[in-house]
Amino acid sequence: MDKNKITIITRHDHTLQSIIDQCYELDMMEDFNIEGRIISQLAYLPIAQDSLIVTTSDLFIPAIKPYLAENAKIIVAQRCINHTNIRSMLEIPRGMKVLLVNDGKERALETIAMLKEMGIELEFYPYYPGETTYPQDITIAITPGEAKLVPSSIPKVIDIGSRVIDLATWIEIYAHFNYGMLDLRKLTSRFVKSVFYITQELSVEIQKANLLSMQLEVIVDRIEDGVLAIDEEDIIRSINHKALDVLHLQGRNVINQKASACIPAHFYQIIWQLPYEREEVMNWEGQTFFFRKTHITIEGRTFGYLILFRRASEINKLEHDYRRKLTNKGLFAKYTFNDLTGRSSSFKKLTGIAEKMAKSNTTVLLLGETGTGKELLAQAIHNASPRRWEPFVGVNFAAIAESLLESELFGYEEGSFTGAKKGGHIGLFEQAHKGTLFLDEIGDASPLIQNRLLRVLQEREIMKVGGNRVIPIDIRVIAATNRNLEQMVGDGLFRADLYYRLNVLPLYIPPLRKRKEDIPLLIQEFIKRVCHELKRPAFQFSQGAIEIMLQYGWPGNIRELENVIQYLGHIVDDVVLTEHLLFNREEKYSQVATDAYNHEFETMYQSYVSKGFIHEMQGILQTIKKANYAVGRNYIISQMRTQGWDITEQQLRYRLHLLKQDNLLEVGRGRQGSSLTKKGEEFICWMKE
Ligand SMILES: Nc1ncnc2c1ncn2[C@@H]1O[C@H](COP(=O)(O)OP(=O)(O)OP(=O)(O)O)[C@@H](O)[C@H]1O
Repeated sequence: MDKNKITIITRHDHTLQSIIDQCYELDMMEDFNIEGRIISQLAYLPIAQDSLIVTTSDLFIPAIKPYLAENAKIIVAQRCINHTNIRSMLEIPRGMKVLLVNDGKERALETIAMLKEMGIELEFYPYYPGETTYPQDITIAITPGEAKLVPSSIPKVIDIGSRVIDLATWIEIYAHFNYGMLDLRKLTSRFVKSVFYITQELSVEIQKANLLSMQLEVIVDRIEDGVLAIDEEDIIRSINHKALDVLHLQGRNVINQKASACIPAHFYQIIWQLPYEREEVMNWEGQTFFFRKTHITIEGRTFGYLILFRRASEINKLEHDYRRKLTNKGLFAKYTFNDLTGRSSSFKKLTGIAEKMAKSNTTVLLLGETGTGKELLAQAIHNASPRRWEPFVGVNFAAIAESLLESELFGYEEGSFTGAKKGGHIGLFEQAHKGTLFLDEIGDASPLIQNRLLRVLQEREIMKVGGNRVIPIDIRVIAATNRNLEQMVGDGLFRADLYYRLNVLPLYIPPLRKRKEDIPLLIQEFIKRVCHELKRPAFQFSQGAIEIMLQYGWPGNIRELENVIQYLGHIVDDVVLTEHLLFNREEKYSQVATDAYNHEFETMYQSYVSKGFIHEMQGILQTIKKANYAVGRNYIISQMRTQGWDITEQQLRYRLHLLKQDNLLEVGRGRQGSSLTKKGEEFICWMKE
């Protein structure tokens, strides 16, 4: 049987194309013989006599009438948006401003009305030829097949295609041909299928979105900061565990709730007032928090704001832990040449040479009395060298027990001795790989360690304790000592071959008494530091006091000068007078001094406690006090043994080093032994109290 004929007549080609596409999508070709014409084709493409005419506007009827049979039936189609094209529109965030572009004002408004009817919740602005104004922040245009009319400044264009024939018109067409109920059911089910197809697609999208949102939730929860996202309608969109904890909120049921109703009022007030894109410090429930507020922007449009916050104590702890790790490992060089104070010609000459040495890769040997700044200079050299981004590892040969030194320096393999850590241990040499190794107090290295060091410096490779693998290492060595190495070589106490390996670029740092010009500058520098530390106003030296400072011999060099200024920072109001300078006085250290030292003594005491040898320190100080004159190490060891303290020479050497560093002991002339300083005596009294 011949199928019923339909001729679809439109003005534009693209409209016709969309409707024909729709006919194929709905399988209309099964029921009808459909052909299409645009008005301009009618003159030369005749229409079959018995064809039903379907046109898209009654305005076209006068133009098409002359080409139709007398009794031809015309249906003016009602049109709707093609469902299959709306997906891309659904991806636009709700409420966003968009330009609706069509070829005339009515048609633009009509399309807007249709889209709204379909539930598309966007802020539409009609645009058509003749209309030139629209909000400049619009970035998306939607058009039913009129992409060519979209202003070129709009970056994103969504073409939803020309409108197609709606269901009511199709029913009218079926009725015209007297199709039965069965066919109508078929028709509606085809329509439903097309909608169902989008629903299916959307449901896959929704599943994907749900999965993504769950993944995001997990990620946001892993963030250590409190995270809170609030949209422009004050609705909480995201909140992580940390934020829930801080705000004492239960579960995630606050999501999608009004922020002002769920969040404690004071906290809400804080975040409301926060400036955008700036770190702010605020108090909440007696604790200090760091806050950051940021806009949430999608495609140029702001959808709300994000708050990140964290307790200041946690940040401080992180920083503290980080620094402690670096410092513990000794991997970090803090000082540069800019941190070295001095203007004397000898100092300038010294730093000039050191800067040149920094550029090379050769071993440097720093020689100089205690406290002259050898370690500072070693760090500055490292930081001015090509290795500055690599580790700076310091090892103090007076500080590490000999029994541990070898494993500390070279590391050990797992199971190499009882008590060895699982996984073994990486030694300081290996940690310094690519960087600088600072061998401090090298004159205190035992003969065994001297042997091992020599081998490493010759071979540039190490073998771990208990290991059989050779590990190549690339390090630059800077060694330092306050001992006379040359004489030690002569006395057979230091290996000559090691000495020559280390003594490639020797650098002698003169004692402070030989560069007095630096004293005023150093005084100024240390006053600045101590006043900053104690948060107190600056102070000055009287003429008399400065003269004494210049005359004094400074056996402890810059460290001693620094300690004197520290002390003065505690006891002087604004001018240092001669009587304040304890090394200039007979009676020394008054009660005032004790008060001033309280804080410092407490710190020292705690540091000895934490090292686990406060009682030994007390024993050493008491032994020296009892002797009442400068005593040598052997004397101290023997005296302590009679009191039940079993202490090795190495241990004693390290403890004496600390006591000297803290200015509790001083080394007698000619290095015959150690005696108590007045500060040391004060410390003993302080401990008794
Ligand atoms: N040129 C300088 N400018 C400022 N401060 C300095 C200078 N030289 C040394 N200091 C300070 O003096 C103190 C001692 O310095 P450092 O520890 O480097 O000396 P050292 O020679 O290595 O001592 P030791 O031989 O006892 O280990 C440090 O607090 C350091 O900051």
